[in-house]
Amino acid sequence: MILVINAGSSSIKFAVFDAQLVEQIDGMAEGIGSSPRLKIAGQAQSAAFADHDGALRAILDALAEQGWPLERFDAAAHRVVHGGVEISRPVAVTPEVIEVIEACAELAPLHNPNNLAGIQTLQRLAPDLPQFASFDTAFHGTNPEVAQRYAIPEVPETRGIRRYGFHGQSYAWIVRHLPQMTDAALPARLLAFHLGNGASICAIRDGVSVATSMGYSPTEGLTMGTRSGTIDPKAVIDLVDRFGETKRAFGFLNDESGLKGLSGGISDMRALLASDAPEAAFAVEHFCYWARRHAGSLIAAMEGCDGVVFTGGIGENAAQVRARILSGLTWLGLALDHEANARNAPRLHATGSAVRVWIVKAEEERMIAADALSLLGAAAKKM
Ligand SMILES: Nc1ncnc2c1ncn2[C@@H]1O[C@H](COP(=O)(O)OP(=O)(O)O)[C@@H](O)[C@H]1O
Ligand SMILES: CC(=O)OP(=O)(O)O
Ligand SMILES: [Mg+2]
Repeated sequence: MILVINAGSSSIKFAVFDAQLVEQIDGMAEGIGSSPRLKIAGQAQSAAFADHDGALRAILDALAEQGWPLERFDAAAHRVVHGGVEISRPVAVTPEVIEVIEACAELAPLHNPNNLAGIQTLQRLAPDLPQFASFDTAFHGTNPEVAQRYAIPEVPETRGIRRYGFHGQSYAWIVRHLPQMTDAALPARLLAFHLGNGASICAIRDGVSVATSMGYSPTEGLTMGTRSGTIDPKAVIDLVDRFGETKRAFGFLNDESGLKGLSGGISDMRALLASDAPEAAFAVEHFCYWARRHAGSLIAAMEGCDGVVFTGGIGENAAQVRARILSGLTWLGLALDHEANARNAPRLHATGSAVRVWIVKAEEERMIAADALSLLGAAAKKM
């Protein structure tokens, strides 16, 4: 039995899988830092946690209560967002791996520290439990050099400064699952929107990532819950000067910006859609407009588009956001079935649409469990 921990910026999702990848139980702690909620096996639980560490403890307690104490697990597998140039393939957690995750923490301050805290909490509570890590960046290793490089010289100062891309487990799951779900071949040029608290888009050509909107860090690209997305480098440098400290300026771009910064404090899309404040409406408009603009860039990178997928908390649930993004992409010959969209049906395209459109429920946890199982299998073969 494998316990999977997926610490996102505002949530911790968890799931238990057996060796055949059959899910045994799952749930999530969400609204970390805003309005904490805990769900396990489809049931809401009362929960009070202020941060990721508290959320993980609440999850472990809830699992134990449901008959899943830590002793039942053969391994734990974690999502880790950034492994830099050093690590992108799935690995067994060792002291060296922990060092790399720590070293990359300043690049992904909303993720790596929480990913690491999850690993270390389990190390403390269950020192003998084997642990594995899967990195968000792995899926984008297929991007051509021209997509990975920023136009800066190769000098010692620029070591490791390149575009990595994130949300890789989510995109890998779409590639694996969409053909089964639709009983058809994967669209040759697939545009995948992962829209959650963090948000990115990926151009997937013949099943592999060829371009993605996130870059050196998960701050680049789309307008996000609390992240600015792409911003002129001179503006970044001026912010560092004005805040007087790099960390504060980067914190401002990561924690105070995006939907939260535009709306005057609300990062949660559900809350924004429910609000009638003009600032909230503008924040949603900004999100949809920039998602569409970045989509245009990715469509150009893969020379067209045959299919679109939405995933992530917003992508799966916010019909209005999907409709607004797609209303700017009708020039592709894409026609939305508005009624299907309103009820979050998996198939969203109207009959006759030149582009097929689907919702795929994000299952990063299943991909992380699959990685851990193959590493465990490899270890067993060696013995
Ligand atoms: N029913 C809904 N309608 C609109 N937005 C939703 C809905 N459910 C979840 N969301 C939004 O999804 C986002 C969280 O997505 P999620 O993928 O869980 O985040 P994370 O990046 O932390 O993994 C939040 O903005 C939340 O408001
Ligand atoms: C990489 C990233 O932004 O992840 P999340 O959407 O889970 O915050
Ligand atoms: Mg997520």
